[in-house]
Amino acid sequence: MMNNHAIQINDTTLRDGEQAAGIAFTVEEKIAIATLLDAIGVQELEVGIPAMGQEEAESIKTIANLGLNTKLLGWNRANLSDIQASIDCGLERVHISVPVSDIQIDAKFQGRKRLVLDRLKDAISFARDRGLSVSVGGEDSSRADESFLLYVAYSAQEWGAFRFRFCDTVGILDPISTYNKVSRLVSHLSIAIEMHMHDDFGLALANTLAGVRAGAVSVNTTVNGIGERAGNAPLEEVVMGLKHLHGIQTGIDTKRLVEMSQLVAKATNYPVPPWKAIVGENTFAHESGIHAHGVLQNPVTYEPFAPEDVGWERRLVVGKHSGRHLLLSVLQQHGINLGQTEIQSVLDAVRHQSVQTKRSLTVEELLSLVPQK
Ligand SMILES: CC(=O)SCCNC(=O)CCNC(=O)[C@H](O)C(C)(C)COP(=O)(O)OP(=O)(O)OC[C@H]1O[C@@H](n2cnc3c(N)ncnc32)[C@H](O)[C@@H]1OP(=O)(O)O
Ligand SMILES: O=C(O)CCC(=O)C(=O)O
Repeated sequence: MMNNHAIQINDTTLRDGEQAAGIAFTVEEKIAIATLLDAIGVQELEVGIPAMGQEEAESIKTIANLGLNTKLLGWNRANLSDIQASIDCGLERVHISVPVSDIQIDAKFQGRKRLVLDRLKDAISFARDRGLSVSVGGEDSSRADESFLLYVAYSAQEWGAFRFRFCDTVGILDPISTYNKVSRLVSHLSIAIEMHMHDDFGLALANTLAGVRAGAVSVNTTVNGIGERAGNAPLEEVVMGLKHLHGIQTGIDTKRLVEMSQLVAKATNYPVPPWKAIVGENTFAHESGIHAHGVLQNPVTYEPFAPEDVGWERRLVVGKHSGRHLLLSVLQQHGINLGQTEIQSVLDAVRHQSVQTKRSLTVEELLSLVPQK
């Protein structure tokens, strides 16, 4: 266990989350998502990209006028016009992103690193002169030359940024490489480091936690992990991972995480897979005989934490892999007591029906398999 220290969540469901191919929120959905994120205690929201145009800017303005407790941040390129668009939305915090890897700088700035730095300096100074708080992001930090990355981050600090975002833009790090790279930044900088991890190899959560271990104090998340390509570190996984694996409280009301997930799933039109960590509907469902037997004795046997902790309920499901103890328990709840031979024949019938229907059975279906006396 680590010592408790404050980790703040900067949720980017409304920015990187919405960048997922095929996702587009209405302004009403954005308001509902921002309002619930605020209500559950998320400390900061990246609400969008004001430079996208009038309609997007109007929706950001609307969120800025809601009077939420959470801090709001607009995402910007290192362009003065992008930052002016953020100011026009009423935002007091801006995030300014610059590419830092050779791959990205070649594609966007024709390899001119000096130009990247000049544009960043001008953008920070434009924003600071107008009283804005500035966070800086190193796009593709994970593939950047480490000395150049440190130089950019250090320069951002010197020019007045309050935070540097370490981005694993294409999700190619593992926890050990993340730890090493983030430790280096933390040891050389006095400003906060923020993690922004993508899930291309399924390691966004692991890498986020590794970054926190290395000293990062702010974390980007998206609800259900939505976002570019394979998505981002999921809010629900980061919050519960910090809480249960590292003993770090985030101040977020975990009991509303399932509600949060369901709101975003509806707005995206993409259902959450049943086996999705923390918020999938199977996360507290037990069908297998050995598991159900254990859970009936003590839920801790097969649950890492109580379902109520995230707003779920435990479900005992009768299906192909069930055993006698589970069936006896369900039947007893309906006033039916069977002997060993009878329960075995019901179990055989359950297995057969489950294979035929390719699903678990409802309680009514189970009851219909009980021999009439
Ligand atoms: C890793 C990330 O997720 S970064 C965030 C990515 N998010 C998005 O792209 C979603 C929203 N984007 C948009 O709506 C549009 O791309 C806009 C409004 C930002 C820009 O639109 P357009 O003017 O049509 O440009 P387009 O998207 O085709 O190209 C991007 C331009 O930004 C430049 N650019 C890219 N990153 C940066 C940066 N960090 N700082 C400055 N300029 C940048 C590119 O070089 C290119 O410049 P060019 O037009 O001079 O060639
Ligand atoms: O904020 C930045 O600098 C870029 C963020 C991002 O979306 C990414 O790198 O994947």
